[in-house]
Amino acid sequence: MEAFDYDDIQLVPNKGIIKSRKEADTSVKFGNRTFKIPVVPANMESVIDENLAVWLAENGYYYVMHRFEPETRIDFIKRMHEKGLFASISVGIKDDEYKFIDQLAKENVIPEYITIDVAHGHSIFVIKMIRYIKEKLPDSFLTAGNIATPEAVRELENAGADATKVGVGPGKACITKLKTGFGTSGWQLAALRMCSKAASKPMIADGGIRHNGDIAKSVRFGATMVMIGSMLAGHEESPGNIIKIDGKTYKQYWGSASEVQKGAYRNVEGKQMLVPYRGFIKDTLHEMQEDLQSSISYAGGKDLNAIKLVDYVIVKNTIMDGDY
Ligand SMILES: NC(=O)C1=CN([C@@H]2O[C@H](COP(=O)(O)OP(=O)(O)OC[C@H]3O[C@@H](n4cnc5c(N)ncnc54)[C@H](OP(=O)(O)O)[C@@H]3O)[C@@H](O)[C@H]2O)C=CC1
Ligand SMILES: Nc1nc2c(ncn2[C@@H]2O[C@H](COP(=O)(O)O)[C@@H](O)[C@H]2O)c(=O)[nH]1
Repeated sequence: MEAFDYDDIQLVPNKGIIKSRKEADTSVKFGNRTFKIPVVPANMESVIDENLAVWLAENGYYYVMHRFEPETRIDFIKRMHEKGLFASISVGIKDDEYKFIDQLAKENVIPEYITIDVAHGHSIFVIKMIRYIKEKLPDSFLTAGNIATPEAVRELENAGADATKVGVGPGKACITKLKTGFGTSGWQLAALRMCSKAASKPMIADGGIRHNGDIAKSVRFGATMVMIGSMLAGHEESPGNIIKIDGKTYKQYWGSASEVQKGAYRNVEGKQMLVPYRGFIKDTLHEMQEDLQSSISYAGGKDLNAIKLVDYVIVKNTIMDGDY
């Protein structure tokens, strides 16, 4: 198996067939809905809150709310539905989560999307939760993760997951690779490629995106959606505090398995850091869409499907600044 990551490959252009990049269609179907771009902000407390979730849903973007205020989730779903918006929540696998699923089913409060969000998604307890959710809430589109291998893709899909989320340890705020020795850090793109051979349902590439072009690379290697944390954490709307140092403005970004998130130093696999302040998220998402339109044009097509077919070359380390 050849190990390579985002910085190690370049996509090869094809003959263009569109007159303007504006003609390129970046939309993507995920579940029953179609979204503007194949990008979703990470379901982390430092990346998304309810205000941002509302804005994203209102403006044609996919979102996944984090699970770190578990008691607010049922009202969150109801509030989204009262506004005529889709509800997309995260769950874990601990015992209380089964009661939560029971409560949703009993009260007939059905989120359109559920994501099982745990560090080690290839687990018998995740499989058990997938089966439980699909039994109790069959109409919710269920994503399960995070995983790193084709075997995991097959097992979670066979258990009933409608999509899988690939990426163990490539995140910017992640220290899993250092603390445990495991993960896809440094070869996330190759892991995605490997997983895509086994996948018969959509995959979300999660973690390690450092440039807009990495979105197109993720699509090339099999991702239907791309989950992004650090690059979407520095906005006006992002939940982290603004910090000013030497005239420069930053926002706080912390891992979901960090001491900050957990409130205790136990099984810590994440850190807190500062990311540059980037203004309004609408501008960043718009730029991502424009760059993806260019990618489609270079791929010689009119939509994201064209990117999936392009050749690539491995050009080890010619693109700088991986964070490993
Ligand atoms: N994508 C990634 O690479 C990573 C993401 N994260 C994020 O951090 C958050 C916290 O997740 P998580 O650590 O799963 O914690 P959770 O609080 O969700 O715990 C998951 C459950 O699985 C058990 N467990 C067994 N083995 C493991 C293992 N190797 N790693 C984690 N849990 C295990 C835990 O028990 P016990 O605690 O007793 O062991 C716990 O009951 C999530 O949002 C997750 O997505 C965290 C690390 C890596
Ligand atoms: N190992 C850890 N991974 C984490 C933690 N918190 C979140 N994450 C994962 O990172 C991505 C975002 O990655 P980025 O490169 O875009 O910043 C996120 O979606 C999670 O899967 C953590 O504490 N430890």
